[in-house]
Amino acid sequence: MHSVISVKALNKKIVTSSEKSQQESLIENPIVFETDDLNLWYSDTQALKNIQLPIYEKNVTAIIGPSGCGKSTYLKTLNRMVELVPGVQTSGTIKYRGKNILDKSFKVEELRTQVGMVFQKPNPFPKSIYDNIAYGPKIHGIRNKKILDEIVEQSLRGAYIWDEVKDRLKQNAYGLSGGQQQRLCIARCLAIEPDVILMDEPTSALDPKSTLKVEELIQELKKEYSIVIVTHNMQQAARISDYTAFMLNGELVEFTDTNTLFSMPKDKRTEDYITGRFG
Ligand SMILES: Nc1ncnc2c1ncn2[C@@H]1O[C@H](COP(=O)(O)OP(=O)(O)OP(=O)(O)O)[C@@H](O)[C@H]1O
Repeated sequence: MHSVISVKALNKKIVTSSEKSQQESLIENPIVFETDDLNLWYSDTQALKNIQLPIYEKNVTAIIGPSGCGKSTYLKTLNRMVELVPGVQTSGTIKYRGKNILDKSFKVEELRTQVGMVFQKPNPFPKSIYDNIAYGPKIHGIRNKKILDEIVEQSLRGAYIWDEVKDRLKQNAYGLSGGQQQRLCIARCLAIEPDVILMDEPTSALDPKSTLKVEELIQELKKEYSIVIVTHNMQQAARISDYTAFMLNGELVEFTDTNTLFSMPKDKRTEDYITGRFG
């Protein structure tokens, strides 16, 4: 369900967000992902149509739009996870740091070490809190206990959950609350030192308090990482993102800085959506 919010309410949110940080981050950051003329089909269903979209470094880019418009599909093309679905076909290019990730020669393993993902429902492994974080680094060949200890602590600190779990690292991650599990999953993502973090509705399963914590965390993380977040929640997009892309029926209708998109949308369809006239 989309919340119906007035432009006035949205404007209020935007004005209260930090204009300073908006200005700082919106100036000429390098492009991390550049998507050009991207089309994607699930067998006969075309889910993405001629998508052209830059993702800027150390910014938060929100993808919004009604259910089924292709938000998650777009996100999953950025780490090529979408290929796990049988019958998927793509055309066009997605350049990551200048290299086309859709090229057959591009190593998907390399991409996955640079691009981490956080899902809608927290999905910790059925392991201890420690092992959840150490898992990725171990796969990448780190065996030294002292180094692993450091990575675990730094990652948990980075996701603002260290103080809550430092005395129970050997306990099963399933014993954490939903909000803690989601921050643990973010910490797990940080442990592989990614360049980009993709988030697919990361707060939709969380209560308001945990949502706030994750939103604050995202604001901190963007100092080090480039973040792309799919969200159904327009207030959230307005609060935490620097850029917003509005999608509809597989098309990118509008992409601009978040302030402009919510206060002066160019396209009538964007205006109708953000004012709650449809979706
Ligand atoms: N695995 C799949 N197989 C076939 N079609 C799919 C698959 N996943 C998504 N689709 C279709 O692709 C289109 C885009 O779906 P997608 O999940 O990307 O939308 P979304 O905007 O993320 O939706 P929601 O907000 O409901 O999560 C929809 O028509 C959907 O039915």
